[in-house]
Amino acid sequence: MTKLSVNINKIATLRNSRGGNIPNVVQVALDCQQYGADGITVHPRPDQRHIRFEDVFDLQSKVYTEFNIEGNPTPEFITLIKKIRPTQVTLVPDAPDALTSNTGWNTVTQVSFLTDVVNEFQSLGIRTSIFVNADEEMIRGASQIGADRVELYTGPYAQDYPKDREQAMVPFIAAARLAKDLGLGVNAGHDLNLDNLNYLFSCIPWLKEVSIGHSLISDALYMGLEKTIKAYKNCLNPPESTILT
Ligand SMILES: CC(=O)[C@@H](O)[C@H](O)COP(=O)(O)O
Ligand SMILES: NCC(=O)COP(=O)(O)O
Repeated sequence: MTKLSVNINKIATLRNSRGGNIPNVVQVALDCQQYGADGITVHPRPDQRHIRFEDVFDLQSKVYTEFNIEGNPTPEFITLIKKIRPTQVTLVPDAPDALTSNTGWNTVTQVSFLTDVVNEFQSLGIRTSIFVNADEEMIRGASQIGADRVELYTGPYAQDYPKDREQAMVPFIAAARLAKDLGLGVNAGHDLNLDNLNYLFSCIPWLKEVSIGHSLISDALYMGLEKTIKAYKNCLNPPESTILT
């Protein structure tokens, strides 16, 4: 089963635009879980313009599904993770001023730094995933580092999907196959939506988890959160005919 982790950064962004506590990110996390989300993802950035560090503490006792915290392992981020001890940490190499995530790690040049961070989190029992481009060399690097999983950065897939989805998928299948062969779990995320999600899943059914925020929260404006979460989960269901009984 491929899990759907809902990224609630956009809820915090909306709240932050006004001050106050509307919408309430903790309540939204509870609702997402009640409506069938398999996990909650947050990505606290150094300037805390989306989700804030204090939100992460507020969420700690309310996330009873999988809690995935994404971010660049700065000293502040590492301290946060050690206090929260989420189910999973996803290391993302964002520059502090990046509008949003726009590339994965170079797992070859950063091997020593990433190995230390992964070892530190794993010693606390935290599953550790590395955000990478769909590039076989980067997958091999993640394996050498000893990560539990990789998260494939799907921005390029989402961008090229409308032009030629088969072509867009080629490097992702190769990267996901190699990761699987090397014993790495495979997650995916960034710019996934109701158009491109099912094709990704059908080509890589061994995906362990997708984390989705921007499009899912935008769709919820029209469809409501409950129907939207169900619609995204439907994209992750194998067709009836392939289910073995
Ligand atoms: C790693 C990744 O792709 C997501 O975390 C995405 O960048 C969402 O983060 P923002 O909502 O802060 O843009
Ligand atoms: N890891 C990707 C994520 O959490 C959400 O990315 P997006 O759907 O907001 O682009």
